[in-house]
Amino acid sequence: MSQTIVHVAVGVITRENKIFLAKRNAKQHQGGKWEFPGGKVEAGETVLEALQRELNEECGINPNSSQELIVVEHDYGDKKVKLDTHIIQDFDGEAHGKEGQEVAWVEVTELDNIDFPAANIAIVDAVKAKIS
Ligand SMILES: Nc1nc2c([nH]c(=O)n2[C@H]2C[C@H](O)[C@@H](COP(=O)(O)OP(=O)(O)OP(=O)(O)O)O2)c(=O)[nH]1
Ligand SMILES: [Mg+2]
Repeated sequence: MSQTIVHVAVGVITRENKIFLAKRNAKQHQGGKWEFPGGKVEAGETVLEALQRELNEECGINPNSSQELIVVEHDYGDKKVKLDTHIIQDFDGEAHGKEGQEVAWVEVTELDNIDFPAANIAIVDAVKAKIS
């Protein structure tokens, strides 16, 4: 049976060759893995509006600008996602785990050692190519 694709706005928040990561709650889809913060694009919202809203809700930052990085489609079997991924270098606020989630600033060179969902392999490759 065909599944609808869940459209997700994803933010690679970066500062001085480090990337801000958050840990997904154990009860969520792909729970316990690390992620780039973000969430579902809601009806009537643009990707950038969703990105602004999610990064504010989850990490307490407000992006001033962003650059498209990569769009990754992945089928987890139980769920199909389209990760519309943007780099954010210019933002207001101090990124933190606003929803109580574990967070970390990680060097780009360390990203290969992080336990991400499978769809993120392509994102990590794009980040490494862009930032070093
Ligand atoms: N945010 C984010 N989601 C990712 C990444 N990699 C990946 O496969 N996903 C998947 C997991 C989820 O199925 C989906 C994102 O949904 P989400 O659970 O973050 O959505 P949301 O913030 O709107 O959360 P919720 O209120 O529905 O729980 O995309 C990633 O790096 N960041
Ligand atoms: Mg989310």
